[in-house]
Amino acid sequence: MMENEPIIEVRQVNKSFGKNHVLRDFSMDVNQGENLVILGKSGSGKSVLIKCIIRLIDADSGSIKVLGNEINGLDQEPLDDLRSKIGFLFQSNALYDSMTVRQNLEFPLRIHWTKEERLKNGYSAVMEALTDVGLAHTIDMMPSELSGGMRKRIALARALILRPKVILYDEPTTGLDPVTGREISELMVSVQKKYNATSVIISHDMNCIRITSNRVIMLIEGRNYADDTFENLKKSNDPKIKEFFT
Ligand SMILES: Nc1ncnc2c1ncn2[C@@H]1O[C@H](COP(=O)(O)OP(=O)(O)OP(=O)(O)O)[C@@H](O)[C@H]1O
Repeated sequence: MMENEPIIEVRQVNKSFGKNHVLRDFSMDVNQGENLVILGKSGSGKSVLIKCIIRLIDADSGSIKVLGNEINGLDQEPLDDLRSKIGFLFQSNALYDSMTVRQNLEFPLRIHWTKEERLKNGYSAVMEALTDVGLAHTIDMMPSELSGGMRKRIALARALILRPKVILYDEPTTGLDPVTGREISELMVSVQKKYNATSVIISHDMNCIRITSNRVIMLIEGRNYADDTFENLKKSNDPKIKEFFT
């Protein structure tokens, strides 16, 4: 990867489902160390975009480079290797209810580490990730014993365990009360600082966006409609932008 090259480079991406043309020549750059928020209405294609970035779905055309790799056409092995450098925090959390917190956090290690590595460093990796989210004491608990906000933090710890260079957040504060949402947003900022990670955050929670974003891209009608700081977008007179801030 070249120095100063964007961590994620999306160029002219199109994606349709039948007649539903979701992404239209969508382009964006995500730079090292920034928290970029993608803001758009429900159904505008934010999740589709994130899924294209990790190739959970294939774009119809265009180019997507992640950490210097063109992901379209990448074989399974290099794709798996690339995915191990990306942490995901999806809306559903998807903690395994029948596993303890520790087993949930060990799950990515089972896929990406050897048995020897796990035996040697697994416990300290789990403890450090749990400490990062302030929940070291829950290590032997079951997800059902935790509140929604705690489960979200455990899911974040699991996303952090492989020390990802990139973290993708899909509506990280949805379903949380405002105070807990704020705590999660602040945690996202401290994680960014500690690991110098690069994040892409899908959100329509204005508090979360204000707290976490270094930059906001507005996804409107499938395009990168506006790209600016939260404060500047808030001052915009463009009706399509304004409606998000009123
Ligand atoms: N696998 C799929 N098959 C068919 N259509 C899909 C598929 N995934 C997404 N879509 C369609 O693509 C459009 C964008 O969906 P997407 O989930 O990206 O929206 P979003 O911006 O993330 O919305 P929300 O904020 O509600 O999560 C929607 O019209 C959706 O119905």
